[in-house]
Parts: sequence; C-alpha cells; structure tokens
Amino acid sequence: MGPLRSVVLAGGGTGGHVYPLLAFADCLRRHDPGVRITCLGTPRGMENDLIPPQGYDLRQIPAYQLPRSVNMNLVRTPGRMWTAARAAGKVIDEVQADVVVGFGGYVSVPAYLAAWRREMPMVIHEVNVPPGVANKLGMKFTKNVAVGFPHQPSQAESLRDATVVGVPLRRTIAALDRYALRDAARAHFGLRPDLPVLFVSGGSSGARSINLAVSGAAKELARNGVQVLHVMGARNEPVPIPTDLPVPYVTLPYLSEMELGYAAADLMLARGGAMTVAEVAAIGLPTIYVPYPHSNQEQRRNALPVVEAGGGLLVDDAELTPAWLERTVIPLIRDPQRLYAMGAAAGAYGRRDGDEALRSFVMQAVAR
Ligand SMILES: CC(=O)N[C@H]1[C@@H](OP(=O)(O)OP(=O)(O)OC[C@H]2O[C@@H](n3ccc(=O)[nH]c3=O)[C@H](O)[C@@H]2O)O[C@H](CO)[C@@H](O)[C@@H]1O
Repeated sequence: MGPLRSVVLAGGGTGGHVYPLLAFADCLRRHDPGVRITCLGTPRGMENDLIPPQGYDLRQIPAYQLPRSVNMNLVRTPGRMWTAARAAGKVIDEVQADVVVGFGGYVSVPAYLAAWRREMPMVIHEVNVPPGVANKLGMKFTKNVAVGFPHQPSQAESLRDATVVGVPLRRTIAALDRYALRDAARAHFGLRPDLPVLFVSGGSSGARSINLAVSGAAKELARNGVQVLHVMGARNEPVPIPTDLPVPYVTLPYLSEMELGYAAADLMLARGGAMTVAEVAAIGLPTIYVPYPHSNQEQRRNALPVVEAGGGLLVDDAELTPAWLERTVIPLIRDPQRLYAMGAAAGAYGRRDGDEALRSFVMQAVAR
C-alpha cells in the first residue's frame, strides 16, 4: 500500500475531541508531508479556535442535535442530519479522500454517514472508556474501531472487536521528560524551583466546582508551602484568589502549552476527561481526579482504571471541599516517595505512542 494521498478527519465540540484529531494529523504529516488533510467541524465548536492555527484546512458543516439514543431509526432522523451528511460528502468528494477518520462528537456522524454511503474506508477512534453516542452510531457502519483504553469487561458489547491503540497525544506531551523540563517550566510561570507545585485544570472548558474548592484552600496550601498553578478555563468566570499569599499562586484562563504545566507540577488536580487522563498517565504525573458528575459517569469511568492501578486518587465532585483538599494535598505533595510510586503506576497504565498505533491501524483499514 502506498502513502495516503488525502484524509478527512472529523471531530469537534470540546478540546477532548479536537486534540486527538490534531495529534493524529501531525503524525500523518510527519510520515508524509505531502498528504492532504482536511478537517470537518461545525461552526461553534472549539475546533474553530484550535485547528486553523495549526495550519490544517478546516471545513464547516452544519451543526445539528445528536440523537440521544443509538437505536434511533436512521431513516426517520431529522433532515438536518442528512443535510450535514451531504455537506460532509461534498468535502469528501472534493478532496478525493482515501479514508475518513472520526474522533466522535456531533460532527462525526455526518462524516460516518457520508463515508458509509460511498462505501469507502472509515475508521472510528474513541478516546473515552465508555464510547460516546456519535461513535456508537458510527460503529453500526464499520468494524474499524480503535480505542484509547482497554474497555471494561462489564461494558460495551459494541467494543468487543475494537483494537486498543492508545490515544494520539500532542508530540510536545508524548515526548515530555517532565523532570528535565521542570526548572524551566517553573521559571516560565514565575514559580519557585524549591517548593512543590499543584497544577489544577478542569479540562478544556474549566470546572467551576474545582476552581471554587482550590481557591478556598489557597491560604492553607500557601501557608504549607504549596504553590499552585491554576488554569481556570477560558469559558468560566474566574474565581477570586487571595492576593497576600506567602508563596506563588499563578492563575491563567487557558494554557496552550499544557506540557509546561505538566512539567512544572508535582501533583495534578483534574477532571476525568479522556485526553487529560491519557496525557497525565502517559507522562506519569500523579493526579487527583474529580470527575464531572454528569454525562453518564463517563469521566469517572475514564479515571477509575488508572486510579485502581495506583496512579492517582479519585474524589466525587460533591466531596471536593477546601478542607478535603487541604488534608489530602498537603501530606501527599510533601511525600516524594508516595508521589514517585503513583507516577510510576500512572506511567505503566499510560502510553505515548497512540498516534503511531492509530496510523498503523488506519493504513491497515485502507489496505483491506
Ligand atoms: C464535560 C464533558 O463532557 N467533558 C468531556 C470532554 O472533556 P474536555 O474537552 O475537557 O476534554 P479532556 O479532558 O479529554 O481534554 C482536554 C484537552 O484540552 C487540553 N487543555 C486543557 C486545558 C488547557 O488550559 N489547555 C489545554 O490544552 C488538555 O491538554 C487536553 O488535551 O471531552 C472528553 C473527551 O471526549 C470527555 O472525556 C469529557 O467527558
């Protein structure tokens, strides 16, 4: 099989669907600088902020509401979905795509429908431990299903034949040596090199309950020599942080260079978005997970396996109070041995080669 000439990538909505798409696009381009890469998105998703700056062609197709159930009858689906599928098909035809690769989110379904109608190769990649509705729908049309994590035995008959390839991660993260970059990363944020750092991020949109709990613990953390690097989320109201703290507490609305945050950190406090789990596990960063309590417990199920492997802790959103943080974070972050063991366990669960493994999977699908 020769090199791929043209690939359509579909995925959008939140950062969690866009970042694996971008990491995969980078991998394709690394192998073959001549490959034509076209991304499909909808007018409002984060893909519009994230994809064009990376130099990839982003085409918009009309947005529509995803059905809640996978068992819907496609023939009776809203006309808007077929309008979107026709728009996706037009792009696929125009760029003469060899294959469509979808990463989930509502933009993927029209791409899957269009590829199915053309009887052309398509591949689905699912980052979440429990698959999302868009990808579950797509799985009705192809057996080429790749997943980021081993699925749990109790769940998802749909994933029985899926291949575990890992999650495509940005190279800057996949290749990160966090100990080597630590001092430079701390200097970058104005953090001290000699005191531990808690890195807080609520995922691509931020998390208000995490922001409130950490800001409530700010004084006590600082009094105990814990520095905080806190990404509040660009789509979130920032919460006020006390200004008279004895050690640095750095806040940011959004951090594009996540690898610097990871490198600066001794311990992470995060939601359980699949990309975040994949990234912190790959680089072996001990993490306290506070899964988003809605969306079918998706984030809890993402985080649970790495926690059970010893790579972190899990706390319910409702239990996350300033007092809980103080009594958990302060002793843990001052215990390098425990942090080291957690980081090693996380690293053993994670993997850094998801982009390459997905590319091999796609090449095989095209060759079939
Ligand atoms: C509330 C909700 O439904 N969240 C879903 C969403 O999460 P969300 O969009 O938050 O996604 P993830 O946590 O999976 O990924 C966030 C991504 O954004 C990056 N990042 C984040 C903050 C920042 O300041 N800078 C930055 O670059 C992270 O490095 C990571 O690559 O998609 C995930 C993947 O389908 C799902 O698992 C989550 O359940």
